[in-house]
Amino acid sequence: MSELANQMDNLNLGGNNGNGRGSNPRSSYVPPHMRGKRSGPPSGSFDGNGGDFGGRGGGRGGRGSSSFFGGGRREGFGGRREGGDGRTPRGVGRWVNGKHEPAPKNEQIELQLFGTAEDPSFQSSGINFDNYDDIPVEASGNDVPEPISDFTSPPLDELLLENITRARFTKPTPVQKYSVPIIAAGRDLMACAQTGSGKTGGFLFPVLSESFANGPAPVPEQASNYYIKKAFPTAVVLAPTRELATQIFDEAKKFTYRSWVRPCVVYGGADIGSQIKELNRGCDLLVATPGRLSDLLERGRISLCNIKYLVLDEADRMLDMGFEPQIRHIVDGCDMPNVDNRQTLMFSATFPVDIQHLARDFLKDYVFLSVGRVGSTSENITQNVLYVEDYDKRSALLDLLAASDDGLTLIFVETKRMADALTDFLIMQDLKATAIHGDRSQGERERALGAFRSGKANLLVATAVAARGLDIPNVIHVINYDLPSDIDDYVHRIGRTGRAGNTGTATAFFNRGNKNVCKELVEILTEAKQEVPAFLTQIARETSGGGARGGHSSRGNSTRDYRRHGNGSSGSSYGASGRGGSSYGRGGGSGWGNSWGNSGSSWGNTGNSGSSAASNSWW
Ligand SMILES: Nc1ncnc2c1ncn2[C@@H]1O[C@H](COP(=O)(O)OP(=O)(O)OP(=O)(O)O)[C@@H](O)[C@H]1O
Repeated sequence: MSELANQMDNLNLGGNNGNGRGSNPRSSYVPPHMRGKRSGPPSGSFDGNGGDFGGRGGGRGGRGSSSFFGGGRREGFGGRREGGDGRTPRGVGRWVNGKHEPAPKNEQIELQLFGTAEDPSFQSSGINFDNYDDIPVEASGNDVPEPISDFTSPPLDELLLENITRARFTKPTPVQKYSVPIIAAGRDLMACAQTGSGKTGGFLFPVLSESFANGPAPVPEQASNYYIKKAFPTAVVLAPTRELATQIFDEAKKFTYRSWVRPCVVYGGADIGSQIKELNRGCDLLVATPGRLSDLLERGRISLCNIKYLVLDEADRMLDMGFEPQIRHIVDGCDMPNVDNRQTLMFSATFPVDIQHLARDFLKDYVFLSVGRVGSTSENITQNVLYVEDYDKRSALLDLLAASDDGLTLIFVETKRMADALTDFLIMQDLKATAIHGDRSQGERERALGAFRSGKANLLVATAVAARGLDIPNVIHVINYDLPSDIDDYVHRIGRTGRAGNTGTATAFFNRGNKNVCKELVEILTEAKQEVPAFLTQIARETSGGGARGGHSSRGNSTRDYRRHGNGSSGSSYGASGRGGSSYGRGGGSGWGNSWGNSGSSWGNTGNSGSSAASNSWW
């Protein structure tokens, strides 16, 4: 990065370049990577609208239902037990006479699911993985169970442990250390942990471990009388985007290997008929986007009456204005067991206080877990903020790309139109770019992501649709070409790099049009021990009360379990018994210091005050 920093220092990207507007990048600007090269048209191998690279789902992005998940294989369930041809499908175990019968090992499937240690398309933990041990963890609530320190059996199921080893995970991340015993103890959980720190395993491991040990819930009597086949999952994971749902499903396939648990995924924009076919072959763990799940519930293809575990991944996003009505319909308006008869688990890297407040409706006596300061960014990510006027952004981007190391770069813009326009521009510059946003078809989105994962296109221009949860190995640089208007979105976006202990770089183009996030950006940079440019401090000083989350101008409001630090009305007796409210990790009880600000002082608005992600339409 120092080389990059030097090169950036030599650029004149600021607003102090005279009128600057006279420069037309297309006609006069020669990007550094083209200087000294022949000029001419782009290679022509990409389409002008984001390109279609390679086959569907390159690398780990490969999708679709794998053949080894065909057929049902349990006893006692009306009509769909042993595989249709009488044989148990490869890699799929059974639950027989109250016992788990894992399937025989299969090398081919193992290679497909777990790859090899040398394969770069499988994320491996990085040099800073051990630093996670130093991150302070706070768990608050009644009688919080002790964390585990290693992956062992017990408490984890033996088969799950084997799959964890196959995935080359040698020790749990902090969120996993805590979530395993908390969920095993039957508790609800709201877990906040930094991006890329293993939250998916944080819910999959305990849910699967318990499921492997306890077997399926019996399907209700009337199920076999239904005119149509219905799936009766025991766990449902809700995620905000198709890509994230698919990714969670891929992870679930790894960790359910050889077990009786059959994962399925349903999301909008894809053929519902083939999803129904998959559901009919058995579905124990369902990963879904809310819209498609509602549709399938209405069609009577899924019953939630057997749900033991409800997981909301990116929970703050799932409960903001865009998704809350759908989530309420799924949770309260269908046949899901009520809050006392299921476990509800929420995970995210950010958890604004107003959304925490809203989340109470879905939880009972929950443990609030925060790993690192909630909403903070990982110190594995080097963050740079450059002052760039809008009209200079294209030139600045090309210079930045020319100075970047090899690897994948994710470029965030605010609108779908901008995503297409910028991708087109990059392709015209002979760069290998593609785009992902909500106006592209499902096939185009999958192909774009596949091309990016495989490196066929090393630049992905994205709207916020790619901001959350996506885990793509070798993303070395995230560029906020347009800064988001909500600082939490910034946290999620830059979290696409620097994952699992790897390092990464994030660069943001800032100008006075972004002054609403200035103060919070300064806080984020300071917390993560990053350099704060003087212009940012100056503008933050000029800007008063510039928070994006209506009324909450300081991140101090959205950083901790509001039950302990706010004056909300739930008022449970936390800390009264057991270890409620203890602090763990570095510095023991003092790990959090006194820097929490005026937590939760202004309640009342349980709605979504100012979230910019109010609907999906701008994705
Ligand atoms: N215990 C572990 N050891 C090594 N690698 C791990 C471990 N747990 C998870 N990982 C890897 O870390 C990466 C990030 O994990 P994951 O996607 O679950 O993060 P996350 O916290 O959900 O991130 P985000 O907030 O962006 O959704 C993944 O590639 C995953 O395979």
